[in-house]
Amino acid sequence: MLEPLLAGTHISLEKHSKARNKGVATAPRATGTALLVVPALSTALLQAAKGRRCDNCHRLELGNVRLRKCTGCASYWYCGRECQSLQWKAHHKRICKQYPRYTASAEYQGLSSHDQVDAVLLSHLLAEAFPDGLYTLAAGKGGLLDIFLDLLSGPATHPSSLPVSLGQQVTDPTLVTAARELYARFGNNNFVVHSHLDSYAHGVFPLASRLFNHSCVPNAVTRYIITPSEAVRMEVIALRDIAEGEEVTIPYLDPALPVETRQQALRLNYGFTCTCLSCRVAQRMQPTPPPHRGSTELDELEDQLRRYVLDIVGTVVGLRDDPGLLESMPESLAPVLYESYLPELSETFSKASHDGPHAEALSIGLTLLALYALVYPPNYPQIGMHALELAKTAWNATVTDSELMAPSALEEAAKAYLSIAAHVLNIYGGEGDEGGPLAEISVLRRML
Ligand SMILES: C[S@@+](CC[C@H](N)C(=O)[O-])C[C@H]1O[C@@H](n2cnc3c(N)ncnc32)[C@H](O)[C@@H]1O
Repeated sequence: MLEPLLAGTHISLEKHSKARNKGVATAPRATGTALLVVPALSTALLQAAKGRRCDNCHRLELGNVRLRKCTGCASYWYCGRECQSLQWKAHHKRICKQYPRYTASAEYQGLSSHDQVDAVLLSHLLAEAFPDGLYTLAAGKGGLLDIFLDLLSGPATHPSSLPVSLGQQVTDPTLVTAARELYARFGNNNFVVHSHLDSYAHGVFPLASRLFNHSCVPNAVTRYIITPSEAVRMEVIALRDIAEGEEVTIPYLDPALPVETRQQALRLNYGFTCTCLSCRVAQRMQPTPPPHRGSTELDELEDQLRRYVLDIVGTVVGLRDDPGLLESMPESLAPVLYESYLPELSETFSKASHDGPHAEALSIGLTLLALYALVYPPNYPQIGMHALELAKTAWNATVTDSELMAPSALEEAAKAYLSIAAHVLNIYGGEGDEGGPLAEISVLRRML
């Protein structure tokens, strides 16, 4: 079933001791390579994106792109006739009438916002999978529905938690069974779709779900490509060189979350205990709370962290090219892995970079960069996004806060952060809408 879809991908499906199967590279793959490119089988926009993006191809209403509302339900928006017609045939003609009533129902309103999007996604999928309302899989989807139904089901989905679906009135018992089978695979297989790393939809990508297991130190990540009148495309990008025979892994959640949060979410939503390097190190360290902000002890700890992870020469900062940093980190640094430390650092940086003082933003931001470079694998996009924020903060300081340090030193710092951002984000490449971080880097480069 999978072979034709894997042709030309350099990925094969192998046995895995705990996870049934794994996707393995059949040839060496270089950093930044797209290891898999697959269109979405089905998607549903988050509520915040409804009316702002085309429901079919996800383009934003911007410039020449104007969205038109479906006159039937007044709840789906399209950037043109082609998208409207494609989605009408795919599922909307079986959903349009019931949608307003369904989304106003107590049943739907009682769901969390995450489950509401999944309920609509299930409706799309069900309408596509069983177009006649009969329990016979639709043909012509390249076997993707079969692959979806062949996925492992998640532990969290209780059969009674099936959200009533609108495609067909789901009363036919065989169809209810089918809906349950589809829905049981949602929680641990579906993806959150993003543009510039900002979530805007949920999506079903069966082949990627079938192939890739989780690691908190993954060697690949997903990005999403929006093309007018086409289904959004997922690309799985190598974060580093991957050897022949090596398993390709992606993160199912943010690897910077505290280890206990990750472990619990992976157990509850995906049904496995993560034993990756990052989890093993964090569990071995048993982090205690760090000293309070403002104390000499915290200053010393943060200084040690920055010196351990970064190359700092004057105001010029670089990332150390050493993938073993996490594994061999000294025990004295353990408090930086404490659960509240990163969120507190990130919040303080955000506040200071917006409201000042810039000196505090630059100092905290540098510590946060060191922490990101420790807990994320090399070239992880969030490292680049944060380096870009730091470059903008240093640039703003040259304009608004010339007392802080010599403008030339601030410019030098901004250039160094920008070069980290460019390096990391060029590996990730552009995703989603036009503009975004790569465009911001070009603008800032011209100004510096
Ligand atoms: C998206 S699927 C991945 C593909 C799956 N291995 C298969 O053979 O179909 C997600 C499921 O794979 C398993 N899995 C993924 N990553 C794992 C890991 N690091 N350790 C153990 N099981 C894992 C869990 O059962 C999880 O619910």
